Amino acid sequence: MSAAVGVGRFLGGLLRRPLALVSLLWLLAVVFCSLFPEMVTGRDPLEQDLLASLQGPSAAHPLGTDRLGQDLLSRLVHGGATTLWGVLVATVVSVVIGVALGLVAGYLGGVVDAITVRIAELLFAIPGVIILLVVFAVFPNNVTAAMVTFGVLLASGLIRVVRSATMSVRQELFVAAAKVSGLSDARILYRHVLPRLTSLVIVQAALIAAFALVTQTGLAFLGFGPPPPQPSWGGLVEEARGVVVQAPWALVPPGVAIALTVLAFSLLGDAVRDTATQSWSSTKLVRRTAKRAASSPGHPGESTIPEKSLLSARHLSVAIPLRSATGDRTLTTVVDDVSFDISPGEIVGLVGESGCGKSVTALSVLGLTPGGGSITGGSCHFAGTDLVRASARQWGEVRGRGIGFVAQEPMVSLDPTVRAGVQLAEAVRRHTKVSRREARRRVIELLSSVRLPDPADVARRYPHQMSGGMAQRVAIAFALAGSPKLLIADEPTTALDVTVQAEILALLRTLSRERGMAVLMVTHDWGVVAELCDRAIVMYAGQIVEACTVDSIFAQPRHPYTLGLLRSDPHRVVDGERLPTIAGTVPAPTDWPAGCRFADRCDRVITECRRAPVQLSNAGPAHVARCLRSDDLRLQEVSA
Ligand SMILES: Nc1ncnc2c1ncn2[C@@H]1O[C@H](COP(=O)(O)OP(=O)(O)OP(=O)(O)O)[C@@H](O)[C@H]1O
Repeated sequence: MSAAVGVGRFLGGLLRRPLALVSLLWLLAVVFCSLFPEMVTGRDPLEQDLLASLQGPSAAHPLGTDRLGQDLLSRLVHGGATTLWGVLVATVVSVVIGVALGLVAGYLGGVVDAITVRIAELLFAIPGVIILLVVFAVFPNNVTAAMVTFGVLLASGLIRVVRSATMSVRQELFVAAAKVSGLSDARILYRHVLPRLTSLVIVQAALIAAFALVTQTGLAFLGFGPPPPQPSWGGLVEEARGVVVQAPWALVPPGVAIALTVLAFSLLGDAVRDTATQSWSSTKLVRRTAKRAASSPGHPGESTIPEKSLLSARHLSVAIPLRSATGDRTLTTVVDDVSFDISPGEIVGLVGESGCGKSVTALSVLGLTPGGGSITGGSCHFAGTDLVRASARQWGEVRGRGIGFVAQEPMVSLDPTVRAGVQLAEAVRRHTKVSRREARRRVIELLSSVRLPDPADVARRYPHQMSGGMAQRVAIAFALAGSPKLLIADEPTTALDVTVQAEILALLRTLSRERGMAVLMVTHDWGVVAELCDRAIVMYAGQIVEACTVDSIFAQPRHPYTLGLLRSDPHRVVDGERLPTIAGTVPAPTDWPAGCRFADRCDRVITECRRAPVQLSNAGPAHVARCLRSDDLRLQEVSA
């Protein structure tokens, strides 16, 4: 029903454009006349009357006659069928190949993408007209064979356009959310990616149709069409060319029909594009760079997985191709030797400034390493499954049912074109294989569980019809659809106002308690850590620099970076006092120093710190820190 409403609204917008309306009417008229020529004229297109040769328009022959006295109107409308058939064949072949290959290449990337791009380049490089002449030599006058070939050749442009658009849609958070919720790639492509490309494909199809019409009539003009005296628009132009001196009028009917039809295709394509752009921008979608969630530190050097651990990362390293100073893309480590555990029901906060590697760690745990990166070392086990080596089937089990994901920006983690209820029902059915009716009941239950007062009303809404807090609750409900044991939340409250933030935090705490669900909370807000978490992990420049219970981190931080972060916490600001800040910025992964990565910003730095990498060491019970001088901080007051 949502799709029908969306299509209805789109068509309404399209038909309000006069040029689109006229173009559509013209094309419908052409199709109608071609399908039912007898309803336009009762004359046989092959009936000759040599006494009425080369006549102008008259009551008997509204568009005049040709050299053999055949009725031009009748030949025009009968010829339309052959011409439009050729256009249809070329367009359908082109769209099917272009959309299928473009979607798969853009979505899967890697080798599939590389091969598809080469195929598209090859098709583009082949000289179309020569190939068509070869086809006509092999299949004389076979318009269908020629236009199938032409459609294949034309697909190269569409492959590239669809591929680029798919790549961009693939980056959207709702696709990541759908993946994490356990939907298969095929389902995501069909349900969430393809609908976003519909208007683009229609525009391209209209252009392909216009091009195919010009080519097809051109070939018929050259004699590569239906054999005379069978009518076709190109053939009619050729016949008129032979008598242009005696009867110039004969050129007008087929010429005008071809010109207006090509124009109508182009104008309609433009109108579809404009209408789509307008309705898209009216939803006020905000595209933001994906942000994500992640991990907690374990004990240094520990390589066995504690029995009670739900998620256990060991020496996890992640690399992304990044541009170096020379401008080349080099696979660069952005998360370096990260180890941590999360127990069932535990809430762990992952803290650090922007660019420290929190989101990359989290997304990598989910098998969604961003930026074309990959896990380059270590392991990550979730409830006994090795996620680094997991098969597609194992991922299907883990995502959604094992681990749920809530992104920072609720509006972009939900598909803007699908009603909340439909998205949720889809996720429920993916996990529980219940009937549609039962799924609808579960949707209402889920929406109630995230404390939405009128679940039925929310289920009917599109994301842009919701407030930020409401959308985030729906996104949480979406993540809960498979009753996950672990919820990874990437700064889920940052985009919300303070009151709503507090409500969402309270909700997450309640859900964790009610369901015994562990939560990995990526945040840079110490308030969130204090409010929600049992344990905190601090990351800096791709490494864990400190990890301990929340009580310890606030009472006795043992890394200068943690201390600096705590002192610069805006919650601690006292009226009239300047908030301390940590001088400098986080070094980029391409500039990590060999020794302590925090050394350049640290006010306790000693020569030793810069000599060699600093290891994590025990700093107390269940407390680790990566600092040579962590003992000096033992008695350091945060407020000092
Ligand atoms: N899609 C991407 N393409 C290229 N590099 C990326 C991509 N995503 C992250 N990175 C790089 O990886 C490093 C870690 O980024 P990450 O997003 O994990 O940091 P973060 O601590 O989560 O910061 P934020 O809080 O801003 O999300 C950064 O240096 C960043 O430039």
